[in-house]
Amino acid sequence: MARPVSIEVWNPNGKYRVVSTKSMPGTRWINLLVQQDCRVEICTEKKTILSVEDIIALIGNRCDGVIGQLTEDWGETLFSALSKAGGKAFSNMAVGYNNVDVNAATKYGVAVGNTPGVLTETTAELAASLSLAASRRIVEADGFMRAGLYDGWLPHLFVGNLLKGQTVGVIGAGRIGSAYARMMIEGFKMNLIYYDLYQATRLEKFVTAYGQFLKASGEEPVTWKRASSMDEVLQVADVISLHPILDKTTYHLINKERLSKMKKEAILINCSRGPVVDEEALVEHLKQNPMFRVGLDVFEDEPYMKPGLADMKNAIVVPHIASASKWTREGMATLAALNVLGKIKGYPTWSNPNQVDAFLDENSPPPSACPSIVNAKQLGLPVSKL
Ligand SMILES: NC(=O)C1=CN([C@@H]2O[C@H](COP(=O)(O)OP(=O)(O)OC[C@H]3O[C@@H](n4cnc5c(N)ncnc54)[C@H](O)[C@@H]3O)[C@@H](O)[C@H]2O)C=CC1
Ligand SMILES: O=C(O)C(=O)CO
Repeated sequence: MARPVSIEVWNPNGKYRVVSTKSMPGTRWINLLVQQDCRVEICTEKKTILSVEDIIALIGNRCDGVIGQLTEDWGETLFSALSKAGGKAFSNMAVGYNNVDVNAATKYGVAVGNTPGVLTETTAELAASLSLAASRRIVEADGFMRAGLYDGWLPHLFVGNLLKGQTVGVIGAGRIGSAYARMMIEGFKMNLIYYDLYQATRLEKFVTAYGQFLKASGEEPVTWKRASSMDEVLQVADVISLHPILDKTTYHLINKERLSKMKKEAILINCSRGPVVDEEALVEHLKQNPMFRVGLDVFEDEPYMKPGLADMKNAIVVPHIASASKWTREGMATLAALNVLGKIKGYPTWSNPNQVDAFLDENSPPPSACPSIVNAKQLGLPVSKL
């Protein structure tokens, strides 16, 4: 028998039982569920990452839907348990869902939600922060000050790279990659080269228009190029930021061979998923190329770092905080809860999961729809006409 897992309960007499595997920021998500007759159970276990067994215990014998986290392994075992308990809905509190076996969920008739859009700008801002911190060696310089080593201005002290006029390379120019590109282009007047399976038309139009604006103001215009291969981006760009989804096509996209194609003084940023980079090869590359710098929000074996990474002065490492702004995290919780609620209530799916603002407006009730269900088509769910 599974051991009991500690929980906190809201609206004990609610008709539908919804479980959240973690406490999530804000209260709007709880209020929305409670107002719609849900009993909400929030896991209060101290351990950070729940095991499959812990989650099975939380699901119990009757459960209508679960809100889960990107650290959890949502595969055959959990979807089978959820389906047996009568559950029809699961939502990750994340846009990425590489921790979810969507085919298994579909097999058991469970809808899988995610939370796009609300974290686009916040995540892009962290990628931009890491780009700046790496180019201007901010973390190294901060450590130097705190160690009491500063004894006066020197011409060579912590000299870094100027971004203006350099080339920013984006791999995966979707929502976050495009938002990051705009920040670096508009903020620092960098030129763009990008690689994606699809054309980023809106981004291209933005760079063209911004280039024309700069030219009309007597400044050097910015330029863009859609690369025909990823290697072209690696060879040309001074700062490269990774924003693809994680799947079998992007696993170890950056490996030893590809690292060797980058400029010796390039900067690599990863705010996507750790396994997109072969982290062992990266540590070796950082050792061999002291002027190469990296900014990492995600790690191959999270929460661990590969041996040697923590010792590298040319690496900046932060603990998967790219989406960690209050507005975004509360919004993610709201979207995840509304995905689960919408499926329980039999609502249709929202027609444009890239445009979810209507669900986030605190001053008006959310639309009667599921904001984003990734297997909606496979499950034959109707699309909202709102
Ligand atoms: N570090 C963090 O806290 C966060 C990480 N993420 C990660 O960022 C990812 C992207 O999020 P969004 O921009 O919202 O998704 P998105 O779906 O809008 O963008 C992903 C882009 O990657 C492209 N892509 C897919 N396979 C590719 C390949 N083999 N080569 C090049 N491009 C490829 C797609 O065509 C798409 O344009 C998420 O899946 C998630 O894993 C997202 C939010 C926060
Ligand atoms: O939404 C995601 O995919 C995350 O990584 C959360 O920050």
